[in-house]
Amino acid sequence: MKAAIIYTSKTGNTEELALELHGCLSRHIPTDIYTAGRISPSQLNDYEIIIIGTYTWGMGEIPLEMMSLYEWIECQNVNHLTTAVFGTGDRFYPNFCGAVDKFRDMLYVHTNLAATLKVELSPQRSDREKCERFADILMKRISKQASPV
Ligand SMILES: Cc1cc2nc3c(=O)[nH]c(=O)nc-3n(C[C@H](O)[C@H](O)[C@H](O)COP(=O)(O)O)c2cc1C
Repeated sequence: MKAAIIYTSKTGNTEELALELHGCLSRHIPTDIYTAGRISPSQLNDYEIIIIGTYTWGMGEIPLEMMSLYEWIECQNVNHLTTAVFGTGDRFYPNFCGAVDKFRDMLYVHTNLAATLKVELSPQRSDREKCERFADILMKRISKQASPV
């Protein structure tokens, strides 16, 4: 079983978070990491777990470079995929991490959504624990699927 993190970042905050999560997840499961556009949606078929990372743009919008991934997942029959979504945003804006919310709602409908994580701007030391928890929740979901009771 393999996981892929696909993220986008303009000023580095979401990238920092993606790298932190990559470190946490790699301790549990082989995890590849890509920036948006470096993996074609069809290559996602190689993975059982997809983790999406995004900042928020406009007024609570998903960045343009993440839209093809969003639309691909929305149109495929991928309810076997386990997914998670994380992102950074700024509470100054009315829709804090609105792009994470939009992905979350779509992934909840179309996939086996396991976890979400929102961080304000650049991840702090205190966010490390949240990253560990995010990875643990994801792993628990996988093990539940592997051995249903
Ligand atoms: C034009 C603009 C619009 C933004 N809109 C939002 C928003 O609606 N909600 C939010 O939470 N953050 C918003 N942000 C803040 C960014 O999402 C935040 O700075 C984020 O950490 C950037 O991530 P990055 O460093 O990975 O690019 C906006 C930032 C800019 C410059």
